Amino acid sequence: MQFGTHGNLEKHGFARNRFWAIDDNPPPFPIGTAVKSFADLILKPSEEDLKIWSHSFEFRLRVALEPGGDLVLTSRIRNTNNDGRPFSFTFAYHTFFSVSDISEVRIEGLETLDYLDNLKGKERSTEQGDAIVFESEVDKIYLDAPKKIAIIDHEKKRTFVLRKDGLPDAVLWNPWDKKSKTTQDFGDEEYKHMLCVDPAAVEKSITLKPGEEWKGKMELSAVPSSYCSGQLDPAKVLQG
Ligand SMILES: O=P(O)(O)OC[C@H]1O[C@@H](O)[C@H](O)[C@@H](O)[C@@H]1O
Repeated sequence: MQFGTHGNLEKHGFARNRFWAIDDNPPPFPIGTAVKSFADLILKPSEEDLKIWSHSFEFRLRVALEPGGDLVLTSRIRNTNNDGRPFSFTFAYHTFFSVSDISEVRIEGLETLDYLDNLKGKERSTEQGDAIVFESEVDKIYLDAPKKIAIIDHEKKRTFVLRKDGLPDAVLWNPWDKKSKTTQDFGDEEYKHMLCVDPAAVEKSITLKPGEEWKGKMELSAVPSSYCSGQLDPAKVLQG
């Protein structure tokens, strides 16, 4: 329950490194009637976790596949402290998109936004110019990003459409060549075929009082796109 180094815990917090359990009896969950395939997972703190982060919580994740193949991830985090203490956290869904070639990819939806640059000590700047393309390492947190972001893979003629809810920010990350070489579990050349666009809540942490629950959702579809430079109307991708 922490994005990157935006908090006092280990990088990206501990929830991603724990074994989650199947949640056989989750509290009622509003669900689209089309969704028939899903799994409910739950994470509660262990004694060891409580030594690192002294709060009691229930973190539920529903992983759902829609009939058309869309993936829907819904997280619910509840403060179960019984001593009246609130807690705060930051959050991100750390996606890894497979792309043909990073130099053939552009992102639409983040242009002109303010961002924090992790490569410049979280300095705040404003994105300039047209859609975002990649020519070097990037590690930025776009603030108050729209609910819909398109990742257009020119060569594969495929567009990933990412929809987010309850998650105001969006992280963009590609380590490029030098950082790939020093990153564990990451091949030297793998940066050419991947990109992270993470729905996130980073700038403003989320605070829950005991008994309160937060919900954050991301939906992902892959759609064919016949994008050729200048032919795609960004409005269609972003509003369709
Ligand atoms: O290698 P990790 O710990 O999964 O993190 C990878 C990257 O994740 C990104 O989300 C962060 O913005 C980067 O700063 C970080 O390097």
